[in-house]
Amino acid sequence: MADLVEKSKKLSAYAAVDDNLLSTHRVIGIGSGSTVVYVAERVGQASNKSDLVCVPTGFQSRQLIIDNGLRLGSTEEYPEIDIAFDGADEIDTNLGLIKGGGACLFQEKLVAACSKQLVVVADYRKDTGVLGKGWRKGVPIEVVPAAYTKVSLDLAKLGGKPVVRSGLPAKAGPVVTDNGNFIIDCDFGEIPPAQVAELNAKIKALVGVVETGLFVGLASKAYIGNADGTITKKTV
Ligand SMILES: O=C(CO)[C@H](O)[C@H](O)COP(=O)(O)O
Repeated sequence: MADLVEKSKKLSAYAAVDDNLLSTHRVIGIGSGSTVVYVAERVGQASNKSDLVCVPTGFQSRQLIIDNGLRLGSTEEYPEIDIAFDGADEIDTNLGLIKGGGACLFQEKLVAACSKQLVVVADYRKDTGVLGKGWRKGVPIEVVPAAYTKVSLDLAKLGGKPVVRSGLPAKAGPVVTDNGNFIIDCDFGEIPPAQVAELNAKIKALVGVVETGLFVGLASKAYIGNADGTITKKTV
């Protein structure tokens, strides 16, 4: 099973890069997570890799870029990115996403918002069609530390079940993001695709929220690696 999942991740990542990385592209966004490891590997094998600048979505992503001999850039230098590749925790029928399982959602959304296109890479477990159906840990929400109790109350009023993400067993106390903030995972049950944008807007409006892990209208393509070795390609 674990081997099958790993093969599916590699399959989706390699196919996504092979189909979408064009010789005209210069600035590439590289996301976070275990599937993106294969994206960075494949981009690192490109014949024109020395022409490329790669913009990371966090510490892990930065290391992937360096380890694959690629040139690092930042959104500060490159606010216009040709194409970004990133993983997802769950994908719905509109290519709405839950992201932030790795606590990198703010920089992931920043890079996605800077990119002309966002291509999602994922194994078959993520493609459930409805957010909150397979990913039962809740929507990751990055909050300013001083605001976590206030935002937790606000989220409960919106019908969610908020839990501050713990750093245990590696760290006592909350997970601290690459931006020095906390993550609240908030379970809203299944979120129908047509209601994701509205819920995202309500959470985003709460004072203390930096960003939500609901990605709406950002992904244009998804490559799903299937257990039988095939790839499902989705576009919106
Ligand atoms: O959003 C993310 C990190 O914040 C990741 O992209 C998401 O968790 C998917 O990771 P993986 O490819 O390991 O399943």
